[in-house]
Amino acid sequence: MTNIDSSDVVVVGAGTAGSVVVRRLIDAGHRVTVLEAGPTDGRPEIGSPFGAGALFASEVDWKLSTVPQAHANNRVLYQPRGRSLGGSTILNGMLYVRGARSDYDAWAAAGATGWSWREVEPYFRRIENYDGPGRAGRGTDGPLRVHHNTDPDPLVTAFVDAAVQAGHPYNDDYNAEDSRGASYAQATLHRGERVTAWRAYAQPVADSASLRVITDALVTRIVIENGRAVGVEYVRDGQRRVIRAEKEVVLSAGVFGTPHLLMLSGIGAPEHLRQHGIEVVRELPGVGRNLRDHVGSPMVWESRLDVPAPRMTGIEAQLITDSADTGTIQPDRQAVFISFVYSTITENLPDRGFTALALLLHPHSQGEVRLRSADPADAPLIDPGILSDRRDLDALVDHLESLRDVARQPALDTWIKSEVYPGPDRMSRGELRDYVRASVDSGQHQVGTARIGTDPLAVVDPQLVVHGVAGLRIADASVMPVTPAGNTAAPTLMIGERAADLILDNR
Ligand SMILES: Cc1cc2nc3c(=O)[nH]c(=O)nc-3n(C[C@H](O)[C@H](O)[C@H](O)COP(=O)(O)OP(=O)(O)OC[C@H]3O[C@@H](n4cnc5c(N)ncnc54)[C@H](O)[C@@H]3O)c2cc1C
Repeated sequence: MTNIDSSDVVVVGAGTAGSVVVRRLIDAGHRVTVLEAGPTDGRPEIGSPFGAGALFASEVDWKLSTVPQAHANNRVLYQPRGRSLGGSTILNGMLYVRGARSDYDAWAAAGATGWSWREVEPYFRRIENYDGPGRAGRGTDGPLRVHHNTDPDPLVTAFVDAAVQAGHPYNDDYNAEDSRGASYAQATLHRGERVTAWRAYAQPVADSASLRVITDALVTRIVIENGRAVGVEYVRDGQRRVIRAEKEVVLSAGVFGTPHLLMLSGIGAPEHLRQHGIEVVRELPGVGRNLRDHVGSPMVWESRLDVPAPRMTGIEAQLITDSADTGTIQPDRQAVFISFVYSTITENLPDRGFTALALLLHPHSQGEVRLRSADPADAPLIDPGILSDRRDLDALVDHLESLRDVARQPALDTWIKSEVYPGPDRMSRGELRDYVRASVDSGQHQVGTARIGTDPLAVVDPQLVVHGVAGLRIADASVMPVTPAGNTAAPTLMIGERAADLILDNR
């Protein structure tokens, strides 16, 4: 082992939350080292809102997949994850959604003290540099550009109008008071360019003498001495090295990377660790469990008219609604309007078409992340247990039926030539269930594998410190107790902001 050196704080992962932590700690005068497994963010596609497709399965994607999903026709689902400066914000859909206040109040009620809406809302404002209407309560001078679709094209307008004709309210700012209703999109987009977390937060301080950025560095283990995290071990250029953290280690390796590293470091369910010959350092049976995600199936229509070129990212509008399920936090449905054809089933797709992706925001199903082996280079096993709770199958069918109702409205008459998926031969609930099993996919909003709480299955306490391991904090999507009612980048950035405050003892 070579090159033992040190920093005040070592951050593992230069992704969404990691970028925020880096920036705030540098601003506060700390010496920070950030270790990123992937390369620098030089690929030109990263700057383009339409570049994600070219990045999937490339060297800046972790190229992960689930195990076969028994309730989705045994399909293996692809799980792209960013592997470069910016993490998953280099290839995500860029839709900016804070989530509903009811989500955070439920987190707090379940043991995440300090994470109620009233307490997290100021952090969302701190993130934002928002340019749209409805500015009350919105941040306008934060590091992250958030662009509102103020110039929607006629097709997108028709979708929003049809939703209103179907009885849903129009909402000019779903990130203000209440997220429900039909709205034009808000995206992390500035002058037509993708805004990544790294570029918004860390890039402006990249030249600071206090910051060391080490790319192409795969962290393999957290070094723990006498119950305290004192550094991390990583591999770079084939060499194993150690860096020490004088103050603390912050894990921001994401919903798969973080539980993977905890387990490789001997933190997890003892039986599972022993199976792989890993010495138990701290028994925490919740590590890797509680994997939650949004799940969705697309509605695809053939268009009568040419579809206008996207003015945002292709995701141009959304509809957030309540379902009749009394067992979930409301709102619990999102329909994302995409102005091109986006479908998991790829046969018979129209040349001209558009999509509404029906997503469940609080599915009942949950899964887990486990070790495949004790080799850090081996990807973990990912089993989201998609549709394993039958209520989710029925909820997606209900959701598709409600979108059919939107599609029947006069505002979309001039646009819809035919429904391609689920399609006219799938009208009964049984046929729609079959369609959901064949088409359902991850919403790519995985959370929860190192969740906040004080119960025996919680992994971090409300200050984000790993239970029983001093000096080790987690800041990324894995700490969310359950999925929020919206896409997960904004809540993850909020976690990064709050984590930095906790480290700096500002709270
Ligand atoms: C295809 C896709 C589309 C999405 N669309 C949207 C959307 O439209 N809107 C939205 O809000 N959210 C969206 N999301 C979700 C959102 O982007 C993520 O929830 C969020 O970015 C997760 O942030 P994170 O900090 O937890 O992890 P990440 O941003 O993934 O960061 C983790 C970082 O850690 C690094 N890392 C991991 N393991 C190691 C290791 N062992 N050593 C060193 N480094 C390591 C990774 O390379 C990565 O840089 C999407 C996600 C995907 C994948």
